Amino acid sequence: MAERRKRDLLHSAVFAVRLAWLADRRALVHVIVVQVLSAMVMAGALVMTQQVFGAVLARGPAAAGRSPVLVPAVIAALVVGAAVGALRLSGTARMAVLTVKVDRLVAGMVLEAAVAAELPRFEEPDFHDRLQRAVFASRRQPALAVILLVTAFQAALTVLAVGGAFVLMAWWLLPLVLLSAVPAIRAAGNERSAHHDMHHGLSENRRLREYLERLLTGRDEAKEIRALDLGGVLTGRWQEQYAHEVRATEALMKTHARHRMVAQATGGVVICVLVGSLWWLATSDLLPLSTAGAAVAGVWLLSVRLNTFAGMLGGIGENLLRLTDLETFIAPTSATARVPRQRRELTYSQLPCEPVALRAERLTFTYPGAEVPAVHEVSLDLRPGQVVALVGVNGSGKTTLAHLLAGLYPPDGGHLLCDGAPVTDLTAHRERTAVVFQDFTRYKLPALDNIAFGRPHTTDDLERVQEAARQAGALDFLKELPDSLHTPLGKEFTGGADLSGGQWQRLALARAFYRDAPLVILDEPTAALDAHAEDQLFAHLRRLFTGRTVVLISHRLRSVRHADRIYVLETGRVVEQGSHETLLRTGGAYATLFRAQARAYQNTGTS
Ligand SMILES: Nc1ncnc2c1ncn2[C@@H]1O[C@H](COP(=O)(O)OP(=O)(O)OP(=O)(O)O)[C@@H](O)[C@H]1O
Repeated sequence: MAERRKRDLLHSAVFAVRLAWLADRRALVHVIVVQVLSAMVMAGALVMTQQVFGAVLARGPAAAGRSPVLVPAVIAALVVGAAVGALRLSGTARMAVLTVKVDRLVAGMVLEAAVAAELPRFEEPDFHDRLQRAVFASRRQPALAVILLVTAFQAALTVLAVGGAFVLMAWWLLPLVLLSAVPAIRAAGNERSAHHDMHHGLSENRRLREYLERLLTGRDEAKEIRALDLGGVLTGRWQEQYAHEVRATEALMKTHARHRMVAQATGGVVICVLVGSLWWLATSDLLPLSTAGAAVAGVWLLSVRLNTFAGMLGGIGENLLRLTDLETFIAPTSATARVPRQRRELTYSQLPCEPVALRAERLTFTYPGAEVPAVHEVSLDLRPGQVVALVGVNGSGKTTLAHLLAGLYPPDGGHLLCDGAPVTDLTAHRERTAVVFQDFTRYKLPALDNIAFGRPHTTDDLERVQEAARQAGALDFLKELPDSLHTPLGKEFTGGADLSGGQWQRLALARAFYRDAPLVILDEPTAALDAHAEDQLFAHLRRLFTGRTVVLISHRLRSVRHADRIYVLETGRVVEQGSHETLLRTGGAYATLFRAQARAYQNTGTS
């Protein structure tokens, strides 16, 4: 385990350097050169100090002030000091830019990996834990890793440089100073592992806390939270989650503080013994005074650096282990992330436009973690240009089936055939599909984007956007907005406006029209529309989607009666199918549901 962690650490260190290299190789080289030069100067200065002291003291205290080497040595020290200062400043500036670039690179990689994940992954808590850890690790962690590694590199160079100088003065000092840092380094190692384990254990807890934060601060949730007076309850839960993290951190910190104190005391004793020995050697004439003076300065310099290094080591280790979380998450896309993806700009004439024939053969799908399939051996047939309806009670599997037909989930069993050919490439299948989801997304972006996102890789076409808005019955109200179609649809943004539920639904429909795909899937597309608008849409459905194959899901059976074929689902299986008339004549589940709804309408009309 410890061996594997060490390998992971090394691997992550290489990964961090690779990230910095990818983000800005010139800045990285600059920073490294600055560190190397600074260390070389430091070693040179130490040796020079010893030489100058030696030369000055050799002439005796009276002649020391008139020594011919003193003045040039002081001038040389000043010049070198100024040069190192300037170098350090330029290094710090490059480092600041480098860290921002590393942040951007890594955050982009995490977003790419999240977007590339297939939909079923979002059903897995473990995926969300990994995503949360990767997002957490992407925020300043890689940049911090670069900073820490550079500082560690600097410390290592100092050790080398001062160590080299010790070889010239009194070589035996080096192992002893290094020994003084061993307890602190060991304590840091334990700290690192404990921190990383705590961090992993808190993943789900943090996700819940972040979710509660979104609930408490989101505009969309604000009304219901106030109406139900839920604020206090949710804040209380948020406090509970945080208290859990605080308790875990407190316990860990207590242990760390104990270990660190012991380590520092042990290291301090070794340094005291060293300085005492140097004093004794110098006063006993066993070591020249100049060497002893320079050695004390070197011991002090080295022990300060080593202690800083050891103190940082826990941080570096923990930080690098977080990079492991990051790397595992982005691994599949990291190779492609380096090269920005080619944006495929299509024109409308390049889009697939012929209506497709779609056939499902014994499709089966079980949600991850579920015990029974949500869709069980469902077969259906959609001829080109037909309108097919899926009906059934809540939870009967309509939406899941629609997702399978749209290529959003790969089936666990059975086949999907498009124009007779098995659908193997789900991405390509999604390209020829337009879906209006039951819980469609309200993009708090300009109205124009809300529609043009229907076909994001085509060149924006205002005329087509307006045409799609017109088909969905959205153009009139969009033109009334303060900045027409350019108005941001979120009151959180300057100049933003909001829409009614039905108007948002029309925008979702406009997106589907704009997508202009040969297969259209509409999952409750009129749930938020008024009765008149709903009738209008269904009455004109065929005309609006001329030349498209349409799958329609609706609970309002009055709206689906004109479909070419109706499939009735129950607990994930097709239990009836046929036209409206056939199904009524059969007198099964559909007929029962339809008559119940019709009676409800009549009763409402007469009551
Ligand atoms: N993400 C999910 N993870 C696990 N089970 C799910 C998930 N989504 C739906 N289910 C389950 O799958 C079954 C079918 O759900 P589905 O949403 O497909 O039904 P539906 O017919 O569209 O329902 P409704 O009419 O309420 O929209 C239900 O038992 C439901 O609880």
